[in-house]
Parts: sequence; structure tokens; C-alpha cells
Amino acid sequence: MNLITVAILVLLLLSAAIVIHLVYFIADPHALCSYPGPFLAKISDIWLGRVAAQGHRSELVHQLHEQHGKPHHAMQDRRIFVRLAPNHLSISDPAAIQEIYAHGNGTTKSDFYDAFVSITRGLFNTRSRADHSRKRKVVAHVFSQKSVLEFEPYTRVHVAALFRQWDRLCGLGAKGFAGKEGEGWRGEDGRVWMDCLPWFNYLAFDIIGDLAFGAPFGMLQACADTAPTVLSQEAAMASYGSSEKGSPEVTYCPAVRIINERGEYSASIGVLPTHWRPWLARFVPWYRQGSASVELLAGMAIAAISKRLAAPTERTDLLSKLQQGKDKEGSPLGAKELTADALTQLIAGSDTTSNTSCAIAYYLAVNPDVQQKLQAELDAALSGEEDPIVTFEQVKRLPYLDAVINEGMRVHSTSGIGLPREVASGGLTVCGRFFPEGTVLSVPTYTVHRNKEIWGSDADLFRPERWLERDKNELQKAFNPFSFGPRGCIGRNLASMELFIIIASVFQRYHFVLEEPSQKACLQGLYRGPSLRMLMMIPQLDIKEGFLRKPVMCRVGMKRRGAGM
Ligand code: HEM
Repeated sequence: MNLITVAILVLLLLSAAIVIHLVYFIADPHALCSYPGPFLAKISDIWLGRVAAQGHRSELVHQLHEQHGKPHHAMQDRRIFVRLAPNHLSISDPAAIQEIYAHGNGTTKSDFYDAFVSITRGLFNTRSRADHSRKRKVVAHVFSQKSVLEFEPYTRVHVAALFRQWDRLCGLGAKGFAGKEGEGWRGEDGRVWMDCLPWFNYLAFDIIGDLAFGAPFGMLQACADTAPTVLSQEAAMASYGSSEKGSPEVTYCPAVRIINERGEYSASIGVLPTHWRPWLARFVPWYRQGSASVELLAGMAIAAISKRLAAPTERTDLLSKLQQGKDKEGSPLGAKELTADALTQLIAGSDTTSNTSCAIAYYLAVNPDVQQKLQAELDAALSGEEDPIVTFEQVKRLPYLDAVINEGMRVHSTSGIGLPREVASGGLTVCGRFFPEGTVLSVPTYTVHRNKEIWGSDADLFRPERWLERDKNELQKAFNPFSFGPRGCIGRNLASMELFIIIASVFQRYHFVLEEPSQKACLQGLYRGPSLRMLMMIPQLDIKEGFLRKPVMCRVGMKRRGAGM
């Protein structure tokens, strides 16, 4: 084939793609043409694919909802609708949470979730309703309040390991020492100055590694992002439970980085048409790297399960409870399903918790009055206690701690994007509008968490007091950190227990200030006009969003309370 033939072929393919998009736009099979949104989003999935890959999807979608709320728009309720793709509508009215995500409305997860499958479908990415209810039944008992209390010692043991490391740094910092190159900490002015994000990562990964994989990764001990994965997945899975075939060959990989890359990859490739995905994963370097991370991550689960099956134990953890779970027919999960679900729990329960803890620590560092008030509550509740690691029982009813955690989850919105659901046969009415089968609808949590009618005119600010002033039941209707309904977070009891123990223990022992009080978000031209000026006045945590909103870093000055350093 000569160059001219190739050029003609490329031109023909491009023209065909444009014609197909235009025909779809004009035919408008889901009757979405009257809804506002960027023109490119109305004709192609590429717009959302690009936005998702840039790492600020929730902020941009929020900005679009704000723009369409301007008074010059004729339709009063226009701002609650924004078209994100030819077949995807974002609806920011809190009432839509119930209408789209609750039991009984028939919606299913959209094909976005196919991009998250590795090994085999786990609870999170099982789209069929029947398969999902079966799995949810097998897994539900793992996360009951009773089970979660059995997991408390694992949380506390790793918080103690974190404190050993931080106390060590405080001791060295007091003498003016600094970390080696790459460690990123130094002692100065009575504080240790460091990025606290990696530490919250090490903590959350060690806790969930211990619970879901049967042993911690040892990140806190090594002060490093490292976890075992297998070199060959097929060989490792073939040797499951067989002592004759020996242990699979293991290597080490940076688990936190890999989970981040996998989240960015899946959340951006997942909004593109399914038939494009294998090609992108093969030929475009950024997607290829993401796809390699998916494989390494699967290898981590296989390495852990293979070890557990080779040497069964009596310990009570997520993995042993998963192994005991049975469906209606009394069947347990098969080995492949067990591996996929242990991996689901590692992914779902690691950076969710670490990013949320880090964001709360940031907001406490940037709001010294709030930190002081929280510490006064903790000191009063825990006076006379010897153990620096609190128990859940000691802190679970502290109102200001509860308000701080809720407010941190609201403002940060770790899960901020609208989680896409597909309308089932028969269609669905949401906010008074009918949507036919196959339409994809989502409610953007980040935007709902900033609704001024619900949260007040200062909704952009971190102010825990609002939880004590306003009717908590009303606020809960627009509070969606764990999503809602049959696909809502199954691990929320565990997540809450971890957050209460981590935030209470850390802030009773240490005091945080922000290293650079003017640390601002890297807004990257997303905001224009007055809202930009307003947002620039508020310190912002720099975020990169994949499936989750992840802090990029959080540099703080930390010291032991009441003890110098
Ligand atoms: C602060 C921490 C956490 C947050 C903010 C959070 C948030 C969420 C959200 C928003 C969903 C719905 C996702 C979707 O529909 O696409 C979800 C689902 C899920 N979460 Fe969490 N989560 C947290 C911690 C945990 C923990 C600790 C675990 C368990 C170890 C866990 C396990 C799961 C699982 C298995 C699902 C899928 C449930 C299903 O589809 O039936 N999460 N989580």
C-alpha cells in the first residue's frame, strides 16, 4: 500500500466516523437533544474521555451545572441537567439520588464498569442484577457491624505502627535532622515537615492488606510503597492450593501508584465506546501503561490468595469471611471469584480510606480553630487513657468528631463523579422527566455536596458546625459519600470505624499546620469569572481525579501535642 492509499483510507475512516456521530446526534435515540451541555459532548464520547483523562472531571462538571444555572436560561430547572455524552445525562438534583440509585427502579451499572474488570467480575463491576444480588448475598455478612468490630484490632495495630514511625521522626526532627534524599521530611522550628499523604496510604494499605489478603504489605515498616505480585498469573492460579507445584514466583511493585494508575485508566477509558478500548489499551502509550497496572494489580491478589490457600489459618479477617460466604444454593465463591472479590476489597477499601483521611487532615491543618475544638473534645473524652490508639467505642459518639469526618467527606468528596446507571426496559422518570431504556444517568456527588440550598451559602467552605446547626436528617438526603441503594458501599461500616479511629488517634496525639498556608488548587484554567476569584481566596487541596478524587500531596508541619517534639 502506498502513502496515498493510506491517506485516502484514513480520510474515509474519519469521514465515516463523523457521519456516524452526526447521524446519531440527529436521530437522538434517547431524546436528549433539549438538554444543555458542551457541543462536542452532544455528538461524541471523546469530550468526556478527554475530561476524565485530565484529572478534574468533578470540578468541570460542577462548573457546567453552575453555568447552566445562570438566570438568563429560560427553563428554571435547566441547571440540574448537563449532557456529558451523546447518551449520558448528569442530574444534580439531590432528589435524583433516590430516583436513580434506590432499590426497585431497575437501573444497572453502565458499560463504564467493564473497564474495571480483571481476573473475573467482582462485586463492584458485576453489572447483571441477578449475578450482583447473588454476590452481594455471599459478601454481605463480611461487612456486618458485628464482623467489622472483629476487624477493629487490625486497624488499631497499624495505627500504632504509624505512631512508632511518626514518633521516631519527631525525635529525629527535634535534633534538627532531615530525611535522606527522597524521604521528603525535615525537622525545623519544633516540627517535622513532611508530605502526610504517603503515610495515610501506607496505613490504609497495611490495614486492608491485613484484612483482605491475610497479611499487611509492610509499607509502614518499610516506609515504602511496595507489595508482592506474581510474575505469571496463569501459572500462579493453576497452582492454587497445591503444595506440589510450589509457591508462585513473586516480584514487588508499588501498589499505591498502581492503584492510582489503574483508577485513572479505567475511569477514562470506561467512558469511551467499548469497541475502542482494546485498541487504545494496545496502541496508545498512556492507556497501555494503565492496562499494565491492571495486570500487576490482579497479580497482587493472586499472590495473596495463593499463599492463603497453600497455608490455611484460623484468623478472622475479610478473606476468611469471604471464604465462608455462601449463596442461596449454599455454594461458596470459586477460587477465581474469591481472588476477584479479595482484589475488589483491596481496591475499594484502600485509597478510598487513605484519600479521605488525608483530606480531613488537610482541612484540620488549614483550619486551626476547628482542630483546636476537635482536640478539646478528644481530650475531654479520653482523659486518663494510657493507650494513644483510641477504640471505636470511646469515640464513635463524639459529636464534633462525627461532624469533622462528615464535613471532610462532603467537601472533599473522595467519590465525586456521577456514578453511571443505565435505564432498564420500560424507562424511568427522574425529576419529572421520562428517560427511555438504555439512557445513562448519573448524579454528580461533588456537585450535590455543594448545593447551596441544602448546605448554605458557604457550601464551598469546610465548616463542621453546619452538621450541628442544621437538621441532620435533611442534610443526609444530599450526603452521598458512599452512594446509595443496592450498589452503595458495602464497606461503609468498616470505613467509618477506620476513619473514627484514625482521625481521633492522630489528632489527639499530634498537631498539624499546613507547610504552605497559601497552598492552592492547580485550577488549570477550569474556572473563569468571579467564581475563579472566589475559589482562589480559599486554600485548596491539589487534586488529581481518576475514579476517585485523590490529593496530589499534602505537606504539613507535625508535632507531638503537649510534649514539644
Ligand atoms: C472512606 C472510604 C470509602 C468510600 C468514600 C467509599 C465509597 C464507595 C462508593 C461511592 C461506592 C459505590 C461505587 C459505584 O457505584 O460505582 C462504593 C462501593 C463499594 N465499596 Fe466503598 N467506600 C469506602 C470504603 C470502603 C471499604 C473500607 C470497603 C471494603 C473493604 C469498601 C468496599 C466497597 C465495595 C465492595 C463496593 C461495591 C459494592 C457493590 O457494587 O455492591 N469500600 N464505595
